[in-house]
Amino acid sequence: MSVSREDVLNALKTIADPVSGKDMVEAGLVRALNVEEGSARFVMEIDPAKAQVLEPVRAAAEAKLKEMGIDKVSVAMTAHAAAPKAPDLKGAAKPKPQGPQSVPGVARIIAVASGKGGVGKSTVSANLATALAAEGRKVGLLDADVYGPSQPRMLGVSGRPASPDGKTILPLRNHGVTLMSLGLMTQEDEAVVWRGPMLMGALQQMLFQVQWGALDVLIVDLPPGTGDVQMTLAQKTHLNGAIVVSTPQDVALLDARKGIDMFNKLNVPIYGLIENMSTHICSNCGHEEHIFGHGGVAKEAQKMGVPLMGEIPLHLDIRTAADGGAPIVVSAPNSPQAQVFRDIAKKLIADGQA
Ligand SMILES: Nc1ncnc2c1ncn2[C@@H]1O[C@H](COP(=O)(O)OP(=O)(O)OP(=O)(O)O)[C@@H](O)[C@H]1O
Repeated sequence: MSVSREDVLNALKTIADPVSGKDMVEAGLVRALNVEEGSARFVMEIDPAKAQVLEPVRAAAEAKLKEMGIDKVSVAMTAHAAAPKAPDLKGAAKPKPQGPQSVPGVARIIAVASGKGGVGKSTVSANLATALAAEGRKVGLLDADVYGPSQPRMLGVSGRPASPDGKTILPLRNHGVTLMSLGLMTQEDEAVVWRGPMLMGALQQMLFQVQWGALDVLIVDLPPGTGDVQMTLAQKTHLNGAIVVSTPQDVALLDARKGIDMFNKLNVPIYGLIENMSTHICSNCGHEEHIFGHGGVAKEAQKMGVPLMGEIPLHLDIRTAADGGAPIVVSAPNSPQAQVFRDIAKKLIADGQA
């Protein structure tokens, strides 16, 4: 039996917050909730002075969700907005106005989203970013996938970004792409994320305190799903458009639809859908087969009236290139696999979207 986001919220509402006397959801302790098949994760935003009092709440929430049959439960506690700032950004955070703001120097922001994890959103983001850079665009990539930042590995970047003035962060650069990722502030094998500063505050710092320089386009690799991170980003900054990645499977498509609904509600234009792992091409013999079905995304795109931007094959070289730190667009730019990404990038530029 699959457990929905609402089931999880209802279960969490049975747990009291001893500080406010409200239930933990009403008390605003549950942030960035993400519920997927067999897993639930969220961040508890707390005043660090209350950490001891709230630890039993965290433990009770974890136990409750496990009782419901959710195998993987992860609840991370982070410091409240009013808490001391991130150690490497001391003195940096100034109160920000509430409405959406543009990021200085950044002409356009495109979000790459997926309803479901593991469909290849990060692979698509890395390849699109490098393909746009190859076309001469000034490109930034913000890895906002707080649950599993993978862009540093995919773009072959490591080391912690410097903050010479203690206020702004210098991003890193490789393959013509300026990169900032939560993964660069944590160890690659660290389990959850960001301990310390408030998660949403951290994302805002990534947007507004990173010295992006002049960019034609900033690609934001979002976490999977339709959680608070997506909402926060859409509300805090001007997202020019969103690209939704899906595999052709029904379950992935169902979730992609939810993602599209969310962007519609947030008034973010959908640039299109990308079908990933569309066709498997055997790296030995070139034989093609449709492991996850075929054409599902095209049909869905038509139904929803959004463009199908491309169909990316499931090919070993795409994975090994990404794992090796040079996306296929960089490591084999003339391969047919790279060509699909390059065509999407060219179309985005031709349409004035990137
Ligand atoms: N078209 C493809 N062909 C071969 N392998 C692929 C393809 N797309 C993605 N992969 C591989 O599938 C795995 C998952 O991809 P990726 O990390 O991009 O997904 P994701 O949607 O960003 O996942 P999550 O959001 O859960 O981090 C990676 O190992 C990646 O190399």
